[in-house]
Amino acid sequence: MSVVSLQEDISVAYLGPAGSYTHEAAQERFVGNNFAYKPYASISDIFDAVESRRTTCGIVPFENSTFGSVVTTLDCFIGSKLRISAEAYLPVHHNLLSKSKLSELKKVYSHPQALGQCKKWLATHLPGVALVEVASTSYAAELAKEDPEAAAIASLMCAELYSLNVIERDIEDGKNNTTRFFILGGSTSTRTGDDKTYFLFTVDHRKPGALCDALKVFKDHEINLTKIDSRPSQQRPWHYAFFVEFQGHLEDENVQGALEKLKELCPNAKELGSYPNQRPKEDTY
Ligand SMILES: O=C(O)C(=O)C[C@]1(C(=O)O)C=C[C@@H](O)C=C1
Repeated sequence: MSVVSLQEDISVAYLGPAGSYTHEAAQERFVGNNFAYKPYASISDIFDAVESRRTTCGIVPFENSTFGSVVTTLDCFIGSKLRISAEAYLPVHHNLLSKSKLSELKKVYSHPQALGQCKKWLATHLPGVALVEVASTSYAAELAKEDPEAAAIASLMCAELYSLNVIERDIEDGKNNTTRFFILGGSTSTRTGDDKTYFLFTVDHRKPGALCDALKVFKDHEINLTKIDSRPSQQRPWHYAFFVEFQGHLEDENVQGALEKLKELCPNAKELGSYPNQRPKEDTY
């Protein structure tokens, strides 16, 4: 199902350069000749490009089944007006790519999420080798191409694009390692009956039970939460923004009732969008 399939010449911003998992997720999600994939150097550049309408929509990583939330994406939502129109899941198999042999390596480049998802493998097979965090797995591959003492953790697509050898396949620690992405912009999703909604609010931490009161609103309206995160509010030190995902759509009556009540308790609360549930069926909530 395509979010914006009725339009032509749709541009999709992704985390570049070519060959990143975000690129792969964009190609799976937006199939056809009328989509142009546009690489951006960072997640915040993707938010900016969609917000300033330089692209129709963007795709950003949200969470990984092994290593957890992509905090850069959460932080970008705090100051943004963008809405989520869809989610997408991509099974992620990491590979060690290099021009050299395993025994010759002095450093491994990758995105912090990919390094985190391969932590045990790296500790077992490359102890003492420097782990260098860079902006994306595909940028890591670009660097490894130029550096004979280095490897990258990246996709098989990167091995081809950057002429690197596959030293070891499937080095991720978690079984069924999967990353979830959000599609930003494009048309908002209509209610399907199996939807999720993402929401952001802050509470006054000086009031005992403020978070508990906010969360009780969901219980009172029989709304099931599926994820909760907190991040520094970016407004005052030691104040936090809470991100809550729950089952239901912004058009549902109980969701509207709950959010009305929540906005009374937390005046700066905001909706980040509703989208059809795409979680693979074999997983349960
Ligand atoms: O660096 C990439 O290839 C990305 O698309 C980013 C990203 C992430 O931020 O989680 C996407 C999927 C994988 O979990 C590892 C890295």
